[in-house]
Amino acid sequence: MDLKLTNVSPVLTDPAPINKSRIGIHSSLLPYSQSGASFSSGLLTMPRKKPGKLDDVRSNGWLDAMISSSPPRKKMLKDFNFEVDSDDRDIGYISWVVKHPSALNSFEQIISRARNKKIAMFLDYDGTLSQIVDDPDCAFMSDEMRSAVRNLAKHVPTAIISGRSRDKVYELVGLTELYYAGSHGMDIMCPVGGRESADPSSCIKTTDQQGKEVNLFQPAREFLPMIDEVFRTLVENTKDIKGAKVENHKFCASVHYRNVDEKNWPTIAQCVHDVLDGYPQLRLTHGRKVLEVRPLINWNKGKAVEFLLDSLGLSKSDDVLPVYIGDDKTDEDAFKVLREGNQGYGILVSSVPKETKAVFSLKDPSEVKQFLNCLVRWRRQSEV
Ligand SMILES: O=P(O)(O)OC[C@H]1O[C@H](O[C@H]2O[C@H](CO)[C@@H](O)[C@H](O)[C@H]2O)[C@H](O)[C@@H](O)[C@@H]1O
Repeated sequence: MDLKLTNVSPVLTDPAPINKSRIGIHSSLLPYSQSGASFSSGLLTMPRKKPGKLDDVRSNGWLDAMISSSPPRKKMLKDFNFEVDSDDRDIGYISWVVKHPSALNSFEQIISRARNKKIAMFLDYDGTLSQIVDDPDCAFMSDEMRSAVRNLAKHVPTAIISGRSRDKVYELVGLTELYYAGSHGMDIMCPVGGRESADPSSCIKTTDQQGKEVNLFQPAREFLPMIDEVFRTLVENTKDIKGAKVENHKFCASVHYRNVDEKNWPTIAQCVHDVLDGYPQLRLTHGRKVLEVRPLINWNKGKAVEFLLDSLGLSKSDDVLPVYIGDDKTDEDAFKVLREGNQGYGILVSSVPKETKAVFSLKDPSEVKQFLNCLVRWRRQSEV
Protein backbone atom coordinates (compact mmCIF):
# COMPACT_ATOMS: atom_id res chain seq x y z
CA MET A 1 0.00 0.00 0.00
CA ASP A 2 1.31 3.37 -0.95
CA LEU A 3 0.22 6.16 1.34
CA LYS A 4 0.78 9.50 -0.31
CA LEU A 5 1.06 12.42 2.03
CA THR A 6 0.61 15.05 -0.65
CA ASN A 7 -3.14 15.40 -0.07
CA VAL A 8 -2.70 16.00 3.61
CA SER A 9 -2.69 19.75 3.79
CA PRO A 10 -1.53 20.38 7.36
CA VAL A 11 2.14 19.73 6.75
CA LEU A 12 4.42 18.92 9.63
CA THR A 13 5.93 21.68 11.68
CA ASP A 14 5.33 20.49 15.19
CA PRO A 15 8.55 19.35 16.79
CA ALA A 16 8.10 16.00 18.41
CA PRO A 17 9.70 15.08 21.71
CA ILE A 18 11.40 12.09 20.16
CA ASN A 19 14.82 10.98 19.14
CA LYS A 20 14.78 12.78 15.82
CA SER A 21 17.85 11.05 14.51
CA ARG A 22 16.09 7.70 14.83
CA ILE A 23 12.50 8.55 14.00
CA GLY A 24 13.53 11.24 11.54
CA ILE A 25 11.34 14.33 11.40
CA HIS A 26 12.76 15.43 8.07
CA SER A 27 12.45 12.00 6.52
CA SER A 28 8.69 12.33 6.92
CA LEU A 29 8.77 14.69 3.99
CA LEU A 30 9.98 11.78 1.91
CA PRO A 31 7.52 9.31 0.41
CA TYR A 32 6.22 6.70 2.80
CA SER A 33 8.72 3.96 3.42
CA GLN A 34 9.32 1.32 6.01
CA SER A 35 12.55 0.35 7.60
CA GLY A 36 12.53 -3.17 8.89
CA ALA A 37 8.75 -3.30 9.06
CA SER A 38 6.17 -4.59 6.65
CA PHE A 39 2.95 -2.64 6.14
CA SER A 40 0.52 -5.05 4.59
CA SER A 41 -2.83 -6.62 5.24
CA GLY A 42 -1.44 -8.74 8.03
CA LEU A 43 0.03 -7.79 11.37
CA LEU A 44 3.13 -5.70 11.22
CA THR A 45 6.01 -7.59 12.69
CA MET A 46 8.83 -5.62 14.16
CA PRO A 47 12.13 -7.18 15.09
CA ARG A 48 12.02 -7.22 18.88
CA LYS A 49 14.95 -5.76 20.74
CA LYS A 50 16.92 -8.01 22.98
CA PRO A 51 15.93 -7.50 26.62
CA GLY A 52 18.20 -5.00 28.31
CA LYS A 53 18.77 -2.91 25.19
CA LEU A 54 16.95 0.17 26.40
CA ASP A 55 19.42 2.87 25.48
CA ASP A 56 17.15 4.69 23.04
CA VAL A 57 14.46 5.64 25.51
CA ARG A 58 17.02 6.53 28.18
CA SER A 59 18.88 8.91 25.90
CA ASN A 60 15.96 10.49 24.06
CA GLY A 61 14.16 11.80 27.14
CA TRP A 62 11.12 9.51 26.91
CA LEU A 63 11.75 8.02 30.33
CA ASP A 64 12.15 11.41 31.98
CA ALA A 65 8.90 12.55 30.38
CA MET A 66 7.16 9.37 31.52
CA ILE A 67 8.26 9.87 35.09
CA SER A 68 7.32 13.55 35.14
CA SER A 69 3.89 12.83 33.64
CA SER A 70 2.83 11.99 37.16
CA PRO A 71 4.65 13.72 40.00
CA PRO A 72 5.88 11.51 42.82
CA ARG A 73 4.45 11.97 46.32
CA LYS A 74 7.78 13.31 47.52
CA LYS A 75 9.69 15.61 45.26
CA MET A 76 13.08 17.28 45.19
CA LEU A 77 12.48 21.01 45.50
CA LYS A 78 14.32 22.58 42.58
CA ASP A 79 16.95 25.12 43.60
CA PHE A 80 17.04 23.88 47.20
CA ASN A 81 18.02 20.26 46.71
CA PHE A 82 16.04 18.64 49.50
CA GLU A 83 12.96 16.47 49.61
CA VAL A 84 9.69 18.13 50.46
CA ASP A 85 6.55 16.60 51.84
CA SER A 86 3.03 17.47 50.81
CA ASP A 87 2.68 20.46 53.20
CA ASP A 88 5.79 22.03 51.75
CA ARG A 89 4.56 21.30 48.27
CA ASP A 90 1.49 23.37 49.14
CA ILE A 91 3.86 26.33 49.38
CA GLY A 92 5.05 25.56 45.83
CA TYR A 93 1.42 25.40 44.71
CA ILE A 94 0.59 28.71 46.39
CA SER A 95 3.40 30.53 44.61
CA TRP A 96 2.41 28.89 41.29
CA VAL A 97 -1.22 29.90 41.71
CA VAL A 98 -0.14 33.52 42.00
CA LYS A 99 1.04 33.21 38.38
CA HIS A 100 -1.99 31.17 37.31
CA PRO A 101 -4.81 32.34 39.58
CA SER A 102 -7.82 30.21 40.32
CA ALA A 103 -10.52 30.76 37.67
CA LEU A 104 -13.05 30.57 40.52
CA ASN A 105 -11.38 33.36 42.49
CA SER A 106 -10.95 35.33 39.26
CA PHE A 107 -14.51 34.83 38.14
CA GLU A 108 -15.35 38.56 38.28
CA GLN A 109 -12.34 39.35 36.12
CA ILE A 110 -13.33 36.69 33.58
CA ILE A 111 -16.93 37.80 33.29
CA SER A 112 -16.00 41.45 33.12
CA ARG A 113 -14.07 40.61 29.94
CA ALA A 114 -16.96 38.43 28.75
CA ARG A 115 -19.55 41.18 29.25
CA ASN A 116 -21.31 41.96 25.94
CA LYS A 117 -19.42 39.09 24.38
CA LYS A 118 -20.29 35.58 23.37
CA ILE A 119 -18.29 32.93 25.24
CA ALA A 120 -17.20 29.87 23.24
CA MET A 121 -16.35 27.01 25.59
CA PHE A 122 -13.85 24.25 24.74
CA LEU A 123 -13.49 21.34 27.14
CA ASP A 124 -11.01 18.51 27.32
CA TYR A 125 -12.46 15.25 28.67
CA ASP A 126 -10.10 13.08 30.79
CA GLY A 127 -8.87 14.83 33.93
CA THR A 128 -11.13 17.80 33.16
CA LEU A 129 -14.69 16.50 33.01
CA SER A 130 -13.85 13.11 34.52
CA GLN A 131 -11.44 12.12 37.26
CA ILE A 132 -8.29 10.27 36.26
CA VAL A 133 -8.85 6.59 37.07
CA ASP A 134 -6.77 3.45 36.54
CA ASP A 135 -9.00 1.97 33.85
CA PRO A 136 -9.56 4.28 30.85
CA ASP A 137 -12.79 2.41 30.09
CA CYS A 138 -14.16 3.51 33.46
CA ALA A 139 -13.50 7.24 33.19
CA PHE A 140 -17.13 8.24 33.50
CA MET A 141 -18.28 11.76 34.14
CA SER A 142 -20.70 12.36 36.97
CA ASP A 143 -24.36 13.21 36.35
CA GLU A 144 -23.76 16.58 38.06
CA MET A 145 -20.93 17.35 35.66
CA ARG A 146 -23.08 16.27 32.71
CA SER A 147 -25.89 18.60 33.74
CA ALA A 148 -23.42 21.47 34.29
CA VAL A 149 -22.15 20.99 30.73
CA ARG A 150 -25.68 20.58 29.35
CA ASN A 151 -26.86 23.78 31.07
CA LEU A 152 -23.84 25.69 29.86
CA ALA A 153 -24.43 24.57 26.27
CA LYS A 154 -27.90 26.18 26.42
CA HIS A 155 -26.20 29.58 26.69
CA VAL A 156 -22.75 29.11 25.20
CA PRO A 157 -21.51 27.14 22.14
CA THR A 158 -19.63 24.26 23.74
CA ALA A 159 -17.20 21.78 22.20
CA ILE A 160 -15.33 18.77 23.56
CA ILE A 161 -11.78 18.32 22.26
CA SER A 162 -10.35 15.00 23.34
CA GLY A 163 -7.47 12.64 22.66
CA ARG A 164 -10.00 9.83 22.55
CA SER A 165 -11.81 8.85 19.39
CA ARG A 166 -14.80 11.07 18.63
CA ASP A 167 -17.22 8.13 18.98
CA LYS A 168 -15.79 7.12 22.35
CA VAL A 169 -15.88 10.60 23.84
CA TYR A 170 -19.41 11.14 22.51
CA GLU A 171 -20.43 7.86 24.16
CA LEU A 172 -18.97 9.03 27.48
CA VAL A 173 -20.42 12.55 27.39
CA GLY A 174 -23.71 11.66 25.72
CA LEU A 175 -24.90 15.23 25.00
CA THR A 176 -26.20 15.90 21.51
CA GLU A 177 -26.07 19.67 21.97
CA LEU A 178 -22.25 19.83 21.90
CA TYR A 179 -19.64 19.79 19.12
CA TYR A 180 -17.11 16.98 19.26
CA ALA A 181 -13.48 16.76 18.16
CA GLY A 182 -11.76 13.41 18.76
CA SER A 183 -8.21 12.10 18.21
CA HIS A 184 -6.65 15.35 19.49
CA GLY A 185 -8.71 17.40 17.02
CA MET A 186 -8.01 15.20 13.99
CA ASP A 187 -11.68 14.20 13.75
CA ILE A 188 -14.09 17.12 14.02
CA MET A 189 -17.83 17.06 13.50
CA CYS A 190 -19.17 20.57 12.97
CA PRO A 191 -22.14 22.33 11.45
CA VAL A 192 -22.34 22.85 7.68
CA GLY A 193 -22.21 26.38 6.42
CA GLY A 194 -19.14 27.52 8.34
CA ARG A 195 -15.68 27.99 6.92
CA GLU A 196 -14.88 25.93 3.86
CA SER A 197 -11.80 23.89 4.63
CA ALA A 198 -8.55 25.01 2.99
CA ASP A 199 -8.25 21.36 2.01
CA PRO A 200 -11.66 20.17 0.80
CA SER A 201 -10.36 16.59 0.53
CA SER A 202 -10.18 16.54 4.36
CA CYS A 203 -13.82 17.55 4.75
CA ILE A 204 -16.86 15.46 3.92
CA LYS A 205 -20.57 16.00 4.43
CA THR A 206 -22.34 13.38 6.47
CA THR A 207 -25.15 13.11 9.00
CA ASP A 208 -24.91 13.06 12.78
CA GLN A 209 -26.72 10.73 15.22
CA GLN A 210 -29.88 12.81 14.82
CA GLY A 211 -29.77 12.67 11.03
CA LYS A 212 -28.73 16.32 10.74
CA GLU A 213 -26.32 17.23 7.94
CA VAL A 214 -22.84 18.01 9.31
CA ASN A 215 -19.28 18.43 8.11
CA LEU A 216 -16.65 15.92 9.11
CA PHE A 217 -13.13 17.30 9.08
CA GLN A 218 -10.43 14.62 9.16
CA PRO A 219 -7.04 16.02 8.13
CA ALA A 220 -5.27 12.71 8.79
CA ARG A 221 -7.70 10.43 6.98
CA GLU A 222 -4.94 8.84 4.93
CA PHE A 223 -3.27 7.61 8.09
CA LEU A 224 -6.22 5.44 9.07
CA PRO A 225 -4.80 2.09 7.83
CA MET A 226 -1.38 2.95 9.22
CA ILE A 227 -2.71 3.77 12.69
CA ASP A 228 -4.80 0.64 12.66
CA GLU A 229 -1.79 -1.48 11.80
CA VAL A 230 0.38 0.23 14.40
CA PHE A 231 -2.35 -0.27 16.99
CA ARG A 232 -2.45 -4.02 16.31
CA THR A 233 1.33 -4.22 16.42
CA LEU A 234 1.46 -2.35 19.70
CA VAL A 235 -1.15 -4.70 21.19
CA GLU A 236 0.88 -7.70 20.04
CA ASN A 237 4.25 -6.36 21.15
CA THR A 238 3.11 -5.20 24.60
CA LYS A 239 0.99 -8.25 25.41
CA ASP A 240 3.61 -9.65 27.80
CA ILE A 241 4.01 -6.41 29.76
CA LYS A 242 1.72 -6.74 32.75
CA GLY A 243 -0.69 -3.80 33.09
CA ALA A 244 -0.02 -2.34 29.62
CA LYS A 245 -3.09 -1.29 27.67
CA VAL A 246 -3.34 -0.03 24.11
CA GLU A 247 -6.29 1.96 22.80
CA ASN A 248 -7.22 2.65 19.18
CA HIS A 249 -8.48 6.20 18.83
CA LYS A 250 -8.87 6.02 15.05
CA PHE A 251 -6.28 8.67 14.12
CA CYS A 252 -3.97 7.97 17.05
CA ALA A 253 -3.14 5.11 19.40
CA SER A 254 -2.55 5.33 23.15
CA VAL A 255 -0.23 3.06 25.10
CA HIS A 256 -1.04 3.25 28.81
CA TYR A 257 1.53 2.45 31.48
CA ARG A 258 -0.41 3.65 34.56
CA ASN A 259 -0.84 0.05 35.69
CA VAL A 260 2.62 -1.13 34.64
CA ASP A 261 5.24 -1.64 37.34
CA GLU A 262 7.66 1.30 37.17
CA LYS A 263 10.59 -1.06 36.67
CA ASN A 264 9.01 -2.06 33.33
CA TRP A 265 8.52 1.49 32.05
CA PRO A 266 11.80 1.38 30.08
CA THR A 267 10.62 -1.84 28.43
CA ILE A 268 7.27 -0.43 27.35
CA ALA A 269 8.92 2.80 26.16
CA GLN A 270 11.48 0.84 24.14
CA CYS A 271 8.74 -1.31 22.68
CA VAL A 272 6.81 1.76 21.44
CA HIS A 273 10.05 3.31 20.24
CA ASP A 274 10.89 0.21 18.18
CA VAL A 275 7.49 0.20 16.51
CA LEU A 276 7.68 3.93 15.73
CA ASP A 277 11.10 3.39 14.22
CA GLY A 278 9.38 1.82 11.21
CA TYR A 279 7.05 4.78 10.72
CA PRO A 280 8.76 8.10 10.13
CA GLN A 281 5.36 9.67 9.42
CA LEU A 282 4.22 9.07 12.97
CA ARG A 283 5.30 10.81 16.14
CA LEU A 284 4.97 10.36 19.86
CA THR A 285 3.46 12.70 22.43
CA HIS A 286 3.25 12.24 26.19
CA GLY A 287 0.05 12.38 28.21
CA ARG A 288 -0.75 11.37 31.77
CA LYS A 289 0.95 8.00 32.05
CA VAL A 290 0.22 7.38 28.41
CA LEU A 291 2.35 7.36 25.27
CA GLU A 292 0.41 8.60 22.29
CA VAL A 293 1.29 7.72 18.72
CA ARG A 294 -0.10 10.05 16.09
CA PRO A 295 0.47 11.30 12.54
CA LEU A 296 3.25 13.77 12.04
CA ILE A 297 1.06 16.51 10.65
CA ASN A 298 0.68 20.10 11.65
CA TRP A 299 -2.56 19.61 13.50
CA ASN A 300 -3.34 19.67 17.20
CA LYS A 301 -5.92 20.82 19.74
CA GLY A 302 -4.97 24.46 19.11
CA LYS A 303 -5.66 24.12 15.40
CA ALA A 304 -8.92 22.38 16.27
CA VAL A 305 -9.99 25.38 18.39
CA GLU A 306 -9.27 27.75 15.50
CA PHE A 307 -11.10 25.44 13.09
CA LEU A 308 -14.17 25.18 15.31
CA LEU A 309 -14.29 28.94 15.93
CA ASP A 310 -14.23 29.42 12.17
CA SER A 311 -16.84 26.74 11.53
CA LEU A 312 -19.15 28.26 14.11
CA GLY A 313 -18.71 31.71 12.61
CA LEU A 314 -16.99 32.92 15.77
CA SER A 315 -13.50 33.70 14.57
CA LYS A 316 -12.19 37.15 13.73
CA SER A 317 -14.77 38.64 15.95
CA ASP A 318 -14.08 40.99 18.83
CA ASP A 319 -17.28 40.00 20.53
CA VAL A 320 -16.25 36.39 21.17
CA LEU A 321 -14.32 35.18 24.21
CA PRO A 322 -13.05 31.59 23.76
CA VAL A 323 -12.32 29.68 26.97
CA TYR A 324 -10.44 26.36 26.92
CA ILE A 325 -10.25 24.10 29.97
CA GLY A 326 -7.83 21.15 29.97
CA ASP A 327 -5.39 19.26 32.16
CA ASP A 328 -2.85 17.74 29.83
CA LYS A 329 0.26 18.55 27.81
CA THR A 330 -1.75 18.21 24.60
CA ASP A 331 -4.03 21.00 25.83
CA GLU A 332 -1.06 23.37 25.84
CA ASP A 333 -1.42 23.81 22.05
CA ALA A 334 -4.87 25.26 22.64
CA PHE A 335 -3.70 27.46 25.54
CA LYS A 336 -0.94 28.76 23.29
CA VAL A 337 -3.35 29.70 20.49
CA LEU A 338 -5.56 31.66 22.89
CA ARG A 339 -2.63 33.35 24.65
CA GLU A 340 -0.79 34.29 21.48
CA GLY A 341 -3.94 35.56 19.80
CA ASN A 342 -4.73 37.48 23.00
CA GLN A 343 -8.11 36.06 22.28
CA GLY A 344 -9.46 34.33 25.32
CA TYR A 345 -8.50 32.32 28.37
CA GLY A 346 -6.82 28.98 28.85
CA ILE A 347 -7.55 27.30 32.18
CA LEU A 348 -5.26 24.48 33.33
CA VAL A 349 -6.73 21.82 35.60
CA SER A 350 -3.96 20.86 37.99
CA SER A 351 -3.41 20.47 41.71
CA VAL A 352 0.36 20.67 41.29
CA PRO A 353 2.49 23.42 39.75
CA LYS A 354 3.09 22.88 36.03
CA GLU A 355 4.70 24.87 33.27
CA THR A 356 1.76 26.14 31.24
CA LYS A 357 0.53 28.69 28.73
CA ALA A 358 -2.83 28.79 30.48
CA VAL A 359 -3.78 32.04 32.21
CA PHE A 360 -5.89 30.59 35.01
CA SER A 361 -6.08 27.30 36.88
CA LEU A 362 -8.57 25.01 38.57
CA LYS A 363 -7.53 22.25 40.94
CA ASP A 364 -9.62 19.32 39.73
CA PRO A 365 -12.79 18.31 37.86
CA SER A 366 -14.94 19.26 40.84
CA GLU A 367 -13.67 22.86 40.54
CA VAL A 368 -14.32 22.66 36.79
CA LYS A 369 -17.94 21.78 37.58
CA GLN A 370 -18.21 24.72 40.01
CA PHE A 371 -16.78 27.06 37.40
CA LEU A 372 -19.21 25.87 34.71
CA ASN A 373 -22.11 26.28 37.14
CA CYS A 374 -20.95 29.84 37.96
CA LEU A 375 -20.97 30.64 34.24
CA VAL A 376 -24.47 29.19 33.87
CA ARG A 377 -25.80 31.28 36.79
CA TRP A 378 -24.14 34.39 35.43
CA ARG A 379 -25.53 33.85 31.92
CA ARG A 380 -29.03 33.18 33.30
CA GLN A 381 -28.93 36.37 35.37
CA SER A 382 -27.66 38.47 32.50
CA GLU A 383 -30.41 37.14 30.23
CA VAL A 384 -33.25 38.11 32.63
O1 LIG B 1 -7.61 14.66 25.67
P1 LIG B 1 -8.24 13.87 26.77
O2 LIG B 1 -9.73 13.80 26.65
O3 LIG B 1 -7.82 14.37 28.12
O4 LIG B 1 -7.69 12.40 26.59
C1 LIG B 1 -6.32 12.10 26.91
C2 LIG B 1 -6.17 10.64 27.22
O5 LIG B 1 -7.15 10.35 28.22
C3 LIG B 1 -7.31 8.99 28.61
O6 LIG B 1 -6.21 8.61 29.42
C4 LIG B 1 -6.09 9.31 30.63
O7 LIG B 1 -7.26 9.08 31.44
C5 LIG B 1 -7.42 7.68 31.86
C6 LIG B 1 -8.72 7.58 32.61
O8 LIG B 1 -8.76 8.42 33.72
C7 LIG B 1 -6.21 7.26 32.69
O9 LIG B 1 -6.34 5.90 33.08
C8 LIG B 1 -4.93 7.45 31.86
O10 LIG B 1 -3.80 7.15 32.65
C9 LIG B 1 -4.82 8.89 31.36
O11 LIG B 1 -3.73 9.05 30.48
C10 LIG B 1 -7.47 8.09 27.42
O12 LIG B 1 -7.55 6.75 27.83
C11 LIG B 1 -6.34 8.31 26.44
O13 LIG B 1 -6.49 7.48 25.34
C12 LIG B 1 -6.39 9.77 26.01
O14 LIG B 1 -5.43 10.03 25.02
